[in-house]
Parts: sequence; C-alpha cells; structure tokens
Amino acid sequence: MSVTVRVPAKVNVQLAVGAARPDGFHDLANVFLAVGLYDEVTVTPADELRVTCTGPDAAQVPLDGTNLAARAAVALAARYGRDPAVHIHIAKDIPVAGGMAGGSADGAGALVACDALWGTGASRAELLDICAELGSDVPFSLVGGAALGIGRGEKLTVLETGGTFSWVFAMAERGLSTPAVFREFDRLGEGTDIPEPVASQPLLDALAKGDPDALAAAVSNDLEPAALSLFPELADTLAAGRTAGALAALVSGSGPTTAFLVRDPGSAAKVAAALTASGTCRTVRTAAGPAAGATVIDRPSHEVHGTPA
Ligand SMILES: C[C@](O)(CO)[C@H](O)COP(=O)(O)OP(=O)(O)OC[C@H]1O[C@@H](n2ccc(N)nc2=O)[C@H](O)[C@@H]1O
Ligand SMILES: Nc1ncnc2c1ncn2[C@@H]1O[C@H](COP(=O)(O)OP(=O)(O)OP(=O)(O)O)[C@@H](O)[C@H]1O
Repeated sequence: MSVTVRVPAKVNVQLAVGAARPDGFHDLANVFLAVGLYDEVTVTPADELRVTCTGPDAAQVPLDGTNLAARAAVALAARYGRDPAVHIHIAKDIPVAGGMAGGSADGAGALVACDALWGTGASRAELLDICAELGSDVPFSLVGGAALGIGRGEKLTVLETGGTFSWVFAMAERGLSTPAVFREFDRLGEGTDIPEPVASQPLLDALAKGDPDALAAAVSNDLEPAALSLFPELADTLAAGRTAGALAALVSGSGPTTAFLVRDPGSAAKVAAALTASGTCRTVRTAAGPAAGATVIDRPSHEVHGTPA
C-alpha cells in the first residue's frame, strides 16, 4: 500500500529582492512558473521513518531527518498525533542545489503523499501552512502553475497564464547554497538603497497573454549578480544560450542552473544542442511551463474508488 506524488521544478521569471529583514530573510516579489521536470515521491508504511533516493544527483541528497521530505512527514504526523513511520522514496529528476526548488518539491510531495496515505483530511490551507514552515519555496511546489509569492515567497496569489512557455535549462558543474547567494546579495548591496520588491505589470501581462517575446523582455532576477559573483563561469553559459537564439537568458532563482526562454519546442532543441556543444555546463534539459503542482499519480485502489480497505 503506497502513494506516489509527482511534483514539478520551478523557474523564477521575476525575482525582486528587498533588503534583509531583522529575521534574516528578505521580502520578495517572486513570480514562480512550474516547469515539467519532476521528482516522484512514494510513501509506504514502514517500521520507522526512512528515506531513499534514486536518480542522477541522488548521492547529494541527505537521507536523514534534515531531508525536506522527512521533515514534511514529521510535521504532518505531529499535527495529527500520528507516528511518522513511513518509507519515503524519492525518484529525483530535479537537479540538486540548482535553484529549481528540488528539495522543496520533495517536501510538498511527501506532505501530499502522507496526507493521502493517512487520510488526515487536512484542508488545503493547513497543508499550505505546513509547507510555509518547511521553506519559502515549498508552498509553490504544492500549488504549481504560475503564482506571485510575497513575504518570504510563501504568500501566494495564483496567476493565470495564456499559453505554454518553452524553456531550456543548463545544469552547472557544482551547486550554489541559497543562503550564501542571499548573503552575497546583501554584501553587493551594502551602502545602497534597496527598493521594496514589486511585481512587474508587463511581466504579469506577458504571462496572462502567453506571449514569449513580451515575457522575455520582462524577466529579471535580482539574485543574478550575486550568483554570478560567486560563480563567474555562469556568464559563459548565459552568453552561449543567447548566441544560440534564446529569447532570454537568466539565472534560475539562487542558481547555478541557468534558464533560457525560447519561442517553441523546436527552438528549445536547437538551443539545447548549442549549449551542450558549448562545453559551458554539465547537462542540458528542456521543459515547458506552467506544469501542475503536487499531484497524486498512484494510490491504493480502495482509495481511488472510495471504499474501505
Ligand atoms: C531563491 C528562491 O529559491 C527563489 O524562489 C527562494 O527564495 C529560496 O527558497 P527556499 O530554498 O525554500 O529557502 P528557505 O529554506 O526558506 O531559506 C533558506 C535561506 O535562504 C535565505 N532566504 C530565503 C528566502 C527569502 N525570502 N529570503 C532569504 O533570505 C535565508 O538565508 C534562508 O535561511
Ligand atoms: N529532498 C531533498 N532533495 C534535495 N536536497 C535536499 C532535500 N532535502 C534537503 N536537501 C538539502 O537542501 C540543499 C538544497 O537542495 P535543493 O535541491 O532544494 O536546492 P535548490 O533547488 O537550490 O533550492 P531552492 O531553489 O528552493 O533554493 C541540498 O544541498 C541538500 O543538502
């Protein structure tokens, strides 16, 4: 008896970052787009809480209680007075420490999977509350699609999109730590006046219209200078994608994955081939967004039909 949940990666089409708050976090205007690169999280009743992981980056994923999927199971179990004894298996396809919210995806996936397995009956609002406790990106991993996140990025407003956007993602040779990138943002901004983060209206309009050229003209990431400062070689990857014809090239979130918006899947294949040939990155993937948020894709048949086990 297992439940499997599929959860998407994200790219930030706008990431406006304010000054550091007293609690160390930064207020954001964070426009998320979920894209079709997925982790699958399967939970199965077990004698004790245990995490396993497979996939190209599996060796970099912690399997102890710090794994966001394990933390999600513990948080849900605590709220409903249950024993969090489950085996969580993560089939990982989202790059680790890439700025694509892979860990957050697993947190949201485990939460939705455990909720279905245990039949807690938690409301969407309760699940989103737990997500926000787990991390700033976790609520969006649950919701998917496109959304504006304010506060730490956890207070979401769903955005309508008028079409599908094609992307190419270039994975870097090493990861970048999200807190380190925010610290570098603070260092680079020392002594300057950092404006309040505000969502860009032209960007929201471009998403609503499904217009890739307008979106390309409006994308921005305030963390990009900090990511480039810590990882200068990313400039070569961005340049290679632009030369290959990408409409826009930007660092994804805190990086170091770089994201290239292209006109259609045919252009995606062309830009992906050029990036691979450039030798400026580890691997290249194509994906489209918006993609659905955390979705149960497999569960025991008695639950599908709604009859008792
Ligand atoms: C860069 C983004 O991925 C963009 O979506 C997110 O802002 C980061 O989200 P996340 O990885 O879920 O981040 P969290 O686990 O909440 O926080 C990790 C660390 O990132 C920094 N952090 C994160 C979010 C935020 N609004 N301000 C911050 O300064 C803090 O140093 C924090 O300790
Ligand atoms: N389930 C998980 N999968 C991957 N990393 C995890 C997981 N749980 C905890 N971590 C830890 O989180 C760190 C960041 O991993 P993650 O893949 O979430 O980064 P990210 O994609 O850059 O995140 P974000 O875009 O949300 O800032 C990893 O180095 C790892 O130590």
